[in-house]
Amino acid sequence: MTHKAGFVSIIGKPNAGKSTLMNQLVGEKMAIITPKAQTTRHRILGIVNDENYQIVFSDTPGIIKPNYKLQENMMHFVDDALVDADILVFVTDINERQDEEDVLEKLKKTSAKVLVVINKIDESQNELIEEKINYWKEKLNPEGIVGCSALHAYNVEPVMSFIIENLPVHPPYYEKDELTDRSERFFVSEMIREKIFKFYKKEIPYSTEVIITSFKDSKDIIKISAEIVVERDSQKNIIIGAGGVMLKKVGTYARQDMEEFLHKKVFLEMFVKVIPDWRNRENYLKSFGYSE
Ligand SMILES: Nc1nc2c(ncn2[C@@H]2O[C@H](COP(=O)(O)OP(=O)(O)OP(=O)(O)O)[C@@H](O)[C@H]2O)c(=O)[nH]1
Repeated sequence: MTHKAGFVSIIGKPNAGKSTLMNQLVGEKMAIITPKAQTTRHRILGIVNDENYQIVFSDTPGIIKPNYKLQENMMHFVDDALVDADILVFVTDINERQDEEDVLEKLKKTSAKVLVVINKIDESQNELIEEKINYWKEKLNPEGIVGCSALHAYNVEPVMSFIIENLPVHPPYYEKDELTDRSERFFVSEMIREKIFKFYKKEIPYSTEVIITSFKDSKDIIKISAEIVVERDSQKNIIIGAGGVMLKKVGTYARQDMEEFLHKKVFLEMFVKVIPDWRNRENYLKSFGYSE
């Protein structure tokens, strides 16, 4: 049988459920998921291997108008994902009220096959699903449309079937035992970042970056040191919390995730560091992996 392989990019507005859908499709907790918008800052590759095909997924940051340099660079990742893609999965929240013109503009320029996924149908009535399907048919005339609930794994199979059907005939791009191009360090830093998104309010998560400064794997334990970078002293105090309670909470939950992911005992230490205005400083964005 001929082998199929291709790049599939998942795009859409912040909070539409892109990461949730990708995790369902890839079957592993690759991208971190939180209820706040813009948690996904990088492109993440998740690879699904089968004897007859290889699907290389990219999850992308939600499409927005950039307000600061970090967001500008995040949008470059989106553009890269569009250029590479054989198939674009455009995820839209069934209850989305914002206009999605910026997404549409990007979609109109692509030569990839487009699948529109109307997500979160668990929060909606059948009539609205019909209405939305007709709306997107008219607006985009995509190769496929599916309504699903990524969160409840409802009707996700048709998304997978569409992808497999539309993959180009191609030899595999990666070794068949590779699941991702991201390192363990990356996933570990995302686990800390996820907790920060969960436990802190307002601008704190958006002003924070997590850097793994050391990752030492020994026989019985992995020792991990991380730096939590914020923009101001006041944010540092909030991250640490009274008597260090908040930081301890982040550490406890992140460590539990790490131990589950790495199948080993983890010793985690974290330091909080202030780098004023890092999100607008090119050298920091570069060293944190947000630009070339
Ligand atoms: N009710 C419902 N909620 C969902 C569904 N899919 C995702 N969510 C929730 O929507 C929120 C956002 O999901 P994510 O997967 O992080 O969204 P995203 O599009 O990757 O967001 P960004 O990273 O900000 O671009 C989370 O709270 C999810 O649990 C769904 O099918 N139904």
